[in-house]
Amino acid sequence: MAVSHRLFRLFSPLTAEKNNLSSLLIRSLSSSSSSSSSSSSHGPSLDPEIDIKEAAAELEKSSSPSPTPSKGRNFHWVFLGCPGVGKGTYASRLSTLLGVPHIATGDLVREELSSSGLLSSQLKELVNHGKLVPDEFIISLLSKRLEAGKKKGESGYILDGFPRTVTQAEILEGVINVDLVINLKLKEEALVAKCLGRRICSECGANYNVACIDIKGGDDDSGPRMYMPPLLPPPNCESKLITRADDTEEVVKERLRVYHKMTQPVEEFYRKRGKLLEFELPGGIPQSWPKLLRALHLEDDKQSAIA
Ligand SMILES: Nc1ncnc2c1ncn2[C@@H]1O[C@H](COP(=O)(O)OP(=O)(O)O)[C@@H](O)[C@H]1O
Repeated sequence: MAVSHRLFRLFSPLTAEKNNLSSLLIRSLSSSSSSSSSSSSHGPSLDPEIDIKEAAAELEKSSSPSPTPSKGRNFHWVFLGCPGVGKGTYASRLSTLLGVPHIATGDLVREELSSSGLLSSQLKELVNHGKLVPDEFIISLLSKRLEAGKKKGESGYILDGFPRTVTQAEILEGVINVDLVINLKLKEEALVAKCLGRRICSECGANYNVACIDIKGGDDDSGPRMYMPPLLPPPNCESKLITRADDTEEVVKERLRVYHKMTQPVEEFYRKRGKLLEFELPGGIPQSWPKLLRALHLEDDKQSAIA
């Protein structure tokens, strides 16, 4: 079956009921701790009618080499890290630097949510409560994005927000050789403040942060201070700022809890395979970016291109 047809079958609100996807989503949402309460390693509950093998086969197909020449180098990098750590910021900078696309599954989910229909309203419930969406769903969304990129000649990519469960990591490992996994780390109090301070321009989509983070080093103040100044919008974006519906304190705390339960094991998955690069962010972009480039052995001259 053509990928587009298969995706239509998976996503169309009209067929959602037939596929029992609605009940799958409702089950995931209504279980008290959603995905994190699952005793299975498969993340959010699985529906027998939406075969994860089918989603994995789709991912494999979309990960095969592009028929048109690659525009960038063939990097297959992954960014891991808690909500608010800055995966999007650094993945996007590296994407510009290396000439490979930055693919953020959170953005793919939000695009899907912006469409109307039963399925999107049920997905919205999951996302707005800080839960993960089902593995099959996210894999199919990613396949669709990779397939579109393949047609444009993309080959490598920097993934941000995927994989988020061990099942997703296993499936990805089965179809592509991930070269490097960058695990970004930041103190938990900074993570919550950064999520709450996040603002997006509803017109141009640029990301800003109004939080000013200043954390003293330890109880006796002897450790290194962590200072992250706000990233304020220019005057033309100021009146158009919006906040993500899942960036409330309650939901951010739930997202952190889900991260520790479901995504932290993914760190171990890659650590065991020798692919994990741990990177503790020392502060804001001016301090962290050059350090990250050094950790990645990327030349200094490239840094000036987007400093
Ligand atoms: N790989 C994934 N698996 C399951 N759900 C995902 C995945 N990626 C994104 N999502 C959904 O989209 C939401 C937003 O993702 P993202 O923008 O990456 O948020 P965060 O700031 O928490 O890292 C997640 O809370 C989750 O509901």
